[in-house]
Amino acid sequence: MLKPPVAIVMGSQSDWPTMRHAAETLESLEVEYEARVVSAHRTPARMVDFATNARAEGFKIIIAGAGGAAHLPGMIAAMTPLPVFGVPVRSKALNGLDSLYSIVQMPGGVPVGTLAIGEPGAINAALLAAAVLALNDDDLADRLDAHRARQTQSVPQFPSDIE
Ligand SMILES: Nc1c(C(=O)O)ncn1[C@@H]1O[C@H](COP(=O)(O)O)[C@@H](O)[C@H]1O
Repeated sequence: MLKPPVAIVMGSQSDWPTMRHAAETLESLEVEYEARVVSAHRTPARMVDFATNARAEGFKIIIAGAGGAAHLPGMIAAMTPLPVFGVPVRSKALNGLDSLYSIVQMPGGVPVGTLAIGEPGAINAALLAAAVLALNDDDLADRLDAHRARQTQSVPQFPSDIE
């Protein structure tokens, strides 16, 4: 059985409130995914197993979220040819700046596509993953267009005092 096209991995269960926004965005676009907790620090063998087998298992894109010393996306990128999108999870001590810098500053040669800190980054990682998959899937491209159109429709022309 081939895996779904998108893997969402995160360093800790505590990242799920952020990363579930990626999951929900994929669901809204009818893109299948599998979510897993994998940590470079706490479960290194699980991470190696996941990253080295991800392509053979059928995954096409990996979304990796982590906070603090966020080595997970980069370490996974080092062990797979699949595109990796990194989501810096907001940390308590440094508000996610540590996560962002850890993920974005990869050495040349091993890319991680780094998104914004927190929920917007998780949503955009999913939209980016869907856009890549849509290159070979016209129905998904249509669903992405519809998503954009709904978003545009939902923006009011004028501000309102009603919250
Ligand atoms: N950055 C990493 C990695 C990793 O990069 O492998 N593993 C866990 N973590 C992060 O530690 C933070 C605190 O985790 P806990 O809440 O479990 O203490 C989480 O944001 C997680 O992503």
